[in-house]
Amino acid sequence: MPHRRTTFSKFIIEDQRRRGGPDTDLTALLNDVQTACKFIASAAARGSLKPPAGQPAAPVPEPGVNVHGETQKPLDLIANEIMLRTCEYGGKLCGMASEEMDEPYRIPREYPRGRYLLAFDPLDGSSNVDVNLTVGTIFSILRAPDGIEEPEVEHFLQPGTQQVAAGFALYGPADMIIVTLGDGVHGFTLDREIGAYTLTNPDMRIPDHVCEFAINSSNARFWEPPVRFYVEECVKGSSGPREADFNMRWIASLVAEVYRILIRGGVFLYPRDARPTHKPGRLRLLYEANPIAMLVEQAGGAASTGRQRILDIQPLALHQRVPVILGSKAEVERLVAYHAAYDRGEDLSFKSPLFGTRSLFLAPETAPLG
Ligand SMILES: O=P(O)(O)OC[C@H]1O[C@](O)(COP(=O)(O)O)[C@@H](O)[C@@H]1O
Ligand SMILES: [Mg+2]
Ligand SMILES: [Mg+2]
Repeated sequence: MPHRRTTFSKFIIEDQRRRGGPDTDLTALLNDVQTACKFIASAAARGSLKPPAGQPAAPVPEPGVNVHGETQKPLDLIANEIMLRTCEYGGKLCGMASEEMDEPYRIPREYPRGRYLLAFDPLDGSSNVDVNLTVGTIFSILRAPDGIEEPEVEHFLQPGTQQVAAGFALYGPADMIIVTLGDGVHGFTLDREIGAYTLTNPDMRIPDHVCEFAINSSNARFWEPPVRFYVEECVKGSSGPREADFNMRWIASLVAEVYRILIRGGVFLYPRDARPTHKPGRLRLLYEANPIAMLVEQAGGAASTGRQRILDIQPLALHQRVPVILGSKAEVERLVAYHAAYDRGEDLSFKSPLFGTRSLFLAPETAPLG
């Protein structure tokens, strides 16, 4: 019965009603975000926007280098533009912040101001655009401090625990939105025939059973010892201390990795490493780590830097980077315990069968990072 299907809009209202009544501003804002995601899904479906041989290129924004020093792709800029244009006029926002903009975006004077702030990564995993793999959009909604007229950087510097809602869209074989308003995680799939996201994955829970880990192992030589040790354990499989075989995955698209973890369990790591550029981590706190951490925790998982719960971090800068370890709770806790042991300088090889036959922590080649 198609008309009995629950649309994103209906779900958002009912979800809030269960908890004391809908906030019409938040509902309208989330509806604008889902509209933007449909536009981006449509743009992403055109691939890397390269024209067929012999045909002129469609006009696209001129890519440059963003505040992180990364080369922007046309679709990064198109997705950014779509988010701005779709969410700026509804009167629910006080300002926006994006991976692709150095400073907070001010709502044009002709539009009314609202009481929310929106931080987003318009296109996550954008290195995958050229090779036609899953990419997405990540968003985080915060309350604007009372009485502010224009958004300043400091207004966005709120710990992830303050998020009102968070989610991501996936542009892949199926286009989806995964969202939390602080009471569970729910997945919606875009039905192109009716042009609506409909509820397909209510109450998503990260399975405890873990047989997959995701990390960019080309960085292995830069990892800290606890991460190196964890991965070594996994790779040893059923003949190692874990007594189980693991698969390794790396899509280079956070949204796709997190969706897999929501469905199948496992752990994702983009840890701190020895490179000066990666010591604070690779992923950005406000519009990548925080919204994803909120989703993961709401789905029964955990998200940590290895040393601190991500949602507890007090942000210091708009584009701050953090180490990210997230997924099935027991696995994240194991990694946190390894970091703690390493920081205490402990040689756990004698205390725990998990630590194998030699001390990784005290080996000369694994001295603490400076
Ligand atoms: O290039 P690497 O080291 O594989 O990093 C991949 C990671 O970088 C990201 O692509 C960063 O996101 P952006 O594409 O938004 O910059 C994540 O999605 C992904 O987890
Ligand atoms: Mg990203
Ligand atoms: Mg991006």
